[in-house]
Amino acid sequence: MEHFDLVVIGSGPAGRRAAIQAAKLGKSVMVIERRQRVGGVSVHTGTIPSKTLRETVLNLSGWRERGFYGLSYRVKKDIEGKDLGARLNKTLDYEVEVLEHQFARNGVETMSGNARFRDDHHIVVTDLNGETQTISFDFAVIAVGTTPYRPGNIPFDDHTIVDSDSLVAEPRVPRSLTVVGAGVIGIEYATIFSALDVPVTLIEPRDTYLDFIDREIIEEFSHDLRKRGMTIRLGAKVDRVEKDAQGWAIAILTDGRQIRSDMLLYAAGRMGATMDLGLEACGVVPDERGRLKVDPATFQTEVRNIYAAGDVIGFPSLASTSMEQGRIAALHAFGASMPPAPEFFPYGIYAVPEISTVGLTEQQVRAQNIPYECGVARFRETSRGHIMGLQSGMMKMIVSLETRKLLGVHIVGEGATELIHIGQAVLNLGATLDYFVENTFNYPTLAEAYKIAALDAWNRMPRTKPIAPIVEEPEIQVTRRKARAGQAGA
Ligand SMILES: Cc1cc2nc3c(=O)[nH]c(=O)nc-3n(C[C@H](O)[C@H](O)[C@H](O)COP(=O)(O)OP(=O)(O)OC[C@H]3O[C@@H](n4cnc5c(N)ncnc54)[C@H](O)[C@@H]3O)c2cc1C
Ligand SMILES: NC(=O)c1ccc[n+]([C@@H]2O[C@H](COP(=O)([O-])OP(=O)(O)OC[C@H]3O[C@@H](n4cnc5c(N)ncnc54)[C@H](O)[C@@H]3O)[C@@H](O)[C@H]2O)c1
Repeated sequence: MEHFDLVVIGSGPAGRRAAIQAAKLGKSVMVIERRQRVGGVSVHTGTIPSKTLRETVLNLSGWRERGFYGLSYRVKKDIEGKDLGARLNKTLDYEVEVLEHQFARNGVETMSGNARFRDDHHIVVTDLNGETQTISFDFAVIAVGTTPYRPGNIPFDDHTIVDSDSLVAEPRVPRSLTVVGAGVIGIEYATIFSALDVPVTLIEPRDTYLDFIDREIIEEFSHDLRKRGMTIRLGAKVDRVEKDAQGWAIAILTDGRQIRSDMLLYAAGRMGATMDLGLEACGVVPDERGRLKVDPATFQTEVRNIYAAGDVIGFPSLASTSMEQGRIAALHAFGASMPPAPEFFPYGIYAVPEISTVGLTEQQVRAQNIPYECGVARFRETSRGHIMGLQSGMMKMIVSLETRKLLGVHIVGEGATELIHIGQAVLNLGATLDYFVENTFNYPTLAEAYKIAALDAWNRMPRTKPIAPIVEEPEIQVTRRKARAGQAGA
């Protein structure tokens, strides 16, 4: 029987980082993955496919150029499923190749098959042919992720009635689309297909959606979606879904209304993929949604040599945070020092338009009774925005009135998921709004929105910090400065 210092179940972001971190510490590592290829949900059905589809749609539809050339502008006239699929396959192949190479050069071994615990130090792996092999371990990281929630009253056929896995398995461009569930997945796909001019109806049982995002940003976002013809039905519950004689999907709401479409995407949450793990044999107990409880500092489960990381432990369920969790789990298992977790992490929603956020929302700041001021910048106020033909997009900055420290940054619009990292750095370094006011930004850039938003807040804030006094410069300094400007050719 083969023995490993660490066995990792699942090769998604959490498993991959746990494995490579342990290998860097000189440990023997085995990664077990039940899919044919490594990469996890992130590479095969989740993050990378959805972001690749988005990029393909924006490129082929000419979306980013429509501000200049009009709504009817297209780069490719008839966009079909095969156009979406071609780029998807290339990107995924490349991702897998890079990951396999990373494992190989770090000496991480991989095994294809379904992992099941025999006890808290042994795992049985069953491959596609049904053959089994038992391996033993000192430590294990459960990084099995999640699978889409598929309730019995939804007749999935993976062509007309799909979940987020089957949507990307064989992508097609439907004539119309109903999306059930306005979570991150539902919102991303609804807006991606809407950018292709597919009529989209979004159904959400609650009266609000994406509640963790600042409400002003959601108002701006919803306005954008409605303006381009998307139907958003909040407070609408789906009773059941059927297919009619012509093969259309019919969503029947509890109030009797019916919505007919060429495709229905059911995106009402996900379940921890722990069902086949044989957890009862090792003493780890999942909750009713298949998720595991861990110590948030170490990622240990109640069985101390077994860790869990990634989506299987629940919120925030991001590839970005999963990677860090996996790495911290491996560091802790082998007694290596762990970095303290930064206070704030960014959230990026790759809808069309993008939303990204870091820190506190205005609603959270109010709930905590923190005196605050907001600053807002509209992308159309920036020269870069004019050059790009942007007609929407905004940044909202929240600042403490007492300390002048940045409390949160919220962005909707082009480039939001990249821009947010400037705010993240300032926030996690505990800096104040003065950073944006006093520093020079490249021009023309969208990042200039930070300066505009900061000045907007600054103009309305009490002047606790004196404006730098104007000092008469001695003659010699002026001369030296002029000389330098001359050398630079100014
Ligand atoms: C449509 C969609 C879009 C997303 N977009 C983003 C995004 O833009 N940004 C972002 O940060 N996050 C995004 N996410 C979330 C992101 O994909 C997840 O947070 C991330 O994949 C979680 O990683 P993980 O390591 O927990 O495992 P996963 O990536 O879920 O992988 C787990 C792996 O474990 C394997 N496995 C399960 N059970 C067993 C077993 N018994 N034996 C062996 N192997 C097993 C599975 O086959 C799978 O390959 C998205 C998710 C979805 C579904
Ligand atoms: N850009 C990103 O970072 C990104 C993108 C996609 C997914 N993800 C991650 O994947 C996870 C799963 O996303 P998700 O959107 O599937 O789940 P979710 O739990 O975030 O959202 C599900 C939505 O469906 C609604 N819903 C619940 N039950 C319903 C029902 N019976 N009928 C209709 N609607 C119902 C919920 O109210 C909610 O709005 C998220 O936690 C997210 O972190 C991240």
